[in-house]
Amino acid sequence: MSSSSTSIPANKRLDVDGHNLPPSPTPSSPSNGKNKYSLATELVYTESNDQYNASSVPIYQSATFKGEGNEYDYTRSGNPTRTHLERHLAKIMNAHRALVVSSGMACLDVITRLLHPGDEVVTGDDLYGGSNRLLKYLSTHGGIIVRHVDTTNPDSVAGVLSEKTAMVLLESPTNPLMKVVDIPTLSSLAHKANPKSLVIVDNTMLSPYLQNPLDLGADIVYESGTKYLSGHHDVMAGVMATNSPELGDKLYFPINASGCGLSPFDSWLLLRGIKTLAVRMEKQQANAMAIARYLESHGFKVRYPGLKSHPQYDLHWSQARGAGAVLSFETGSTTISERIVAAAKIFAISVSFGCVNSLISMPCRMSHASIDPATRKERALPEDIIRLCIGIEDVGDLLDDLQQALVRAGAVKITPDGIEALDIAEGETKATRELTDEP
Ligand SMILES: Cc1ncc(COP(=O)(O)O)c(C=O)c1O
Ligand SMILES: N[C@@H](CCSC[C@H](N)C(=O)O)C(=O)O
Repeated sequence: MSSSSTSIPANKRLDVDGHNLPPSPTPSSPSNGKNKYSLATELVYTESNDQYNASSVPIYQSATFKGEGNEYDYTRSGNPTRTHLERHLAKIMNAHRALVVSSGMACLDVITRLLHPGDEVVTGDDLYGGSNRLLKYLSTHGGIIVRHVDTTNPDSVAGVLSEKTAMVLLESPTNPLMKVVDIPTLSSLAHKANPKSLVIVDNTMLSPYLQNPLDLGADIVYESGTKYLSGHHDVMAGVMATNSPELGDKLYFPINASGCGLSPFDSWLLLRGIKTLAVRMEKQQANAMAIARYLESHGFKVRYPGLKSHPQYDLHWSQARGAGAVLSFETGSTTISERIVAAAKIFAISVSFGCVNSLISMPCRMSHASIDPATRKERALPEDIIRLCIGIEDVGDLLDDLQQALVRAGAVKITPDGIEALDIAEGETKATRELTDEP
């Protein structure tokens, strides 16, 4: 394989319509000095020292390894297939070390074991329901103080940072409101308030293909490998990475001690998924952009960082290389939202995202149902919000499916001139309107 001489400069980026995007400070391939090729190429090739030159990394389906004092003795402590995956991830996440565990939540569990009673954690007012649940458990039972603030506002974050802040946990974009947070600014604020504090970024929404938080000031990045990295919803996995050898050892300890390391077979599945990450992500986000524009053009409030109307559009593109394939939108009525979700045919009603097929969900009933209704209200998480996770299908089919669902739900109507969004009159809610639910 030879390096291409005709490659586009790393910071020359075009959106799906070929328009220039602002230059990104992060090159298209993580710049750790180890990577020779662009990221799409690096994703495909892993370094192997297999004795038979196997093209696919073998699955070392063995709990034990014979001998004494060897590199591997017991799969809970280490396994060659898992090590292979971890080395590959360190390369693509621009990290000194990567570690893989049984789920994204297992990552946060391992990371929060670095905390001590009395420590403070600062995090967002919009974050994945499962992360909120674990943090709530730690604050109730583990003596940890958790402060939820609007992380899109650095002043709000600065207002709660102190020498007691041991961790700042960020999502960008957030799940499900797609808020974007300034990772470099918040990292430096956190480190200034307490040089020992750790900035943790949950990168699940973008994957290392689109964002490298370690390059932006984070101490640890993690993500649910169940999503884009694996890409087919056939494996649960979590990956975390750091550039600090000391932190790497501290994270390894609970993985070995508790036994949450990723199994050899799941490690192999993840390795296989990563090879197609670039093509999947490119197609998924191009589809997502078309769907976001379609919804916005019909008057819906769409949350997607690929749209110029996104409140942190410039910030997003200053730290990421793409907008990903998740978007959310509001209808003004939970009844209408329920009807849209039920009427969709290609979009499967399902939690999760990042896989090859498109999904539709109502976060307040599904992925974020573990956040109690009062807290959801306090944090301004709209009950009617619909989250779309876009796959690799034909975009025309996806748009047609969405349109028929919107029409059947009474959210839009077809006129001789095209599609017309039904406006909500002052004081009226769409729920009070007569619905056209004819199939
Ligand atoms: C943003 C985010 N982080 C973490 C997780 C947890 O990942 P997993 O389901 O693999 O435990 C999820 C979804 O589950 C998520 O959406
Ligand atoms: N029942 C699960 C819900 C998983 S949500 C998965 C994913 N992160 C998403 O945002 O859709 C739970 O309670 O954890």
